[in-house]
Formats: sequence, C-alpha cells, structure tokens
Amino acid sequence: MILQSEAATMALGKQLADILLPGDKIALTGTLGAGKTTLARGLLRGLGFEDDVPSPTFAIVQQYEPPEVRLSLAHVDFYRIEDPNEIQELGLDDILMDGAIIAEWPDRMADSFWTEGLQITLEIRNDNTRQLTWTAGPAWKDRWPII
Ligand SMILES: Nc1ncnc2c1ncn2[C@@H]1O[C@H](COP(=O)(O)OP(=O)(O)OP(=O)(O)O)[C@@H](O)[C@H]1O
Repeated sequence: MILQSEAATMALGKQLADILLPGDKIALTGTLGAGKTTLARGLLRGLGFEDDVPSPTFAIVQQYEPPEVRLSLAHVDFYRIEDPNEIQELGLDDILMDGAIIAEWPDRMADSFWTEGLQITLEIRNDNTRQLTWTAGPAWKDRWPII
C-alpha cells in the first residue's frame, strides 16, 4: 500500500487503533525518517491520546495508560539496546497481559517474538511517498488489512 502523505500515515495509525486488542504486537521497520513514529502517533491519537507523542528513542519504552488511552500501549524503540539482557528488564510480557506494543527497530528482538504480530515495513519512495508492506500472524486474520 502507498501512503501519499504524513496525513495518510497518521490515518492508517488511527484505523489500526480501531482493531487493536490486548496482547497485540506491532513491529515497525524502516530507515530513519520512514514514518515509524508518525504511524505510532496516529495509533495513539486513535486510542484517544491527545497530547504530543515523543519519539521513544531516549526513554526506550514510553507507556500510555487509560484513561488517556482506551487500551494501554507501550511505544518502544529498541534502537539503543545493545545487550539482549536489557530487553528482559523492559517487562514487555507483563505489558502484553492487558495491553499492546508498537515497536521501532524490532530487529533487536528475536524473530520469534514477532511471528504472531503485525510486522510493518515502511520505505521512502523517490517521490517521497511511503510504501508499506506487511506480514501478519494468525491473530490478525480478519482484522488486517484494514484498507
Ligand atoms: N506517507 C508519508 N509521506 C510523506 N512524508 C511522510 C509520510 N509519513 C511520514 N512522513 C514524514 O516523514 C518524516 C519522518 O517521520 P517519522 O519521524 O515518523 O520517521 P521515523 O521513521 O520515526 O524516523 P526516525 O527513525 O528518525 O525516528 C516526518 O516529517 C513525517 O511528516
């Protein structure tokens, strides 16, 4: 699918919010500036979050909880993770018990962590629009694709 503008990336994130369930994992892959944070922003907006959404690069995990959002969501950026042991300390399994995860730079985690998830790749095209490709585990059957 082609995303023609920042607004289209945001809109897709908002649609994703409508189908999001506890335990969902969304992996966002793409080069710097591909639109990963924009998509996460749209998702958070769709979940009801009204404030600014910072890039989680510095915090690594940015947690959003009700009532600001309809479903708790961890916005994760694995970019700065170097030691796999650090990942265990993030408590992602606990978060997934009643919430969802959307993560940038997911390749820092084992592939097996994402096989049940929705794995999205964003690429910058020559005309500056974005190409989105995806794979999704069985949990996403009948929910995705949404447009
Ligand atoms: N579909 C689109 N078409 C054109 N520009 C877009 C599109 N989606 C997002 N952008 C723009 O791309 C820029 C980078 O977006 P964003 O910060 O979300 O990327 P990122 O992948 O999170 O980057 P980084 O890895 O550096 O954090 C922003 O200026 C945003 O407006």
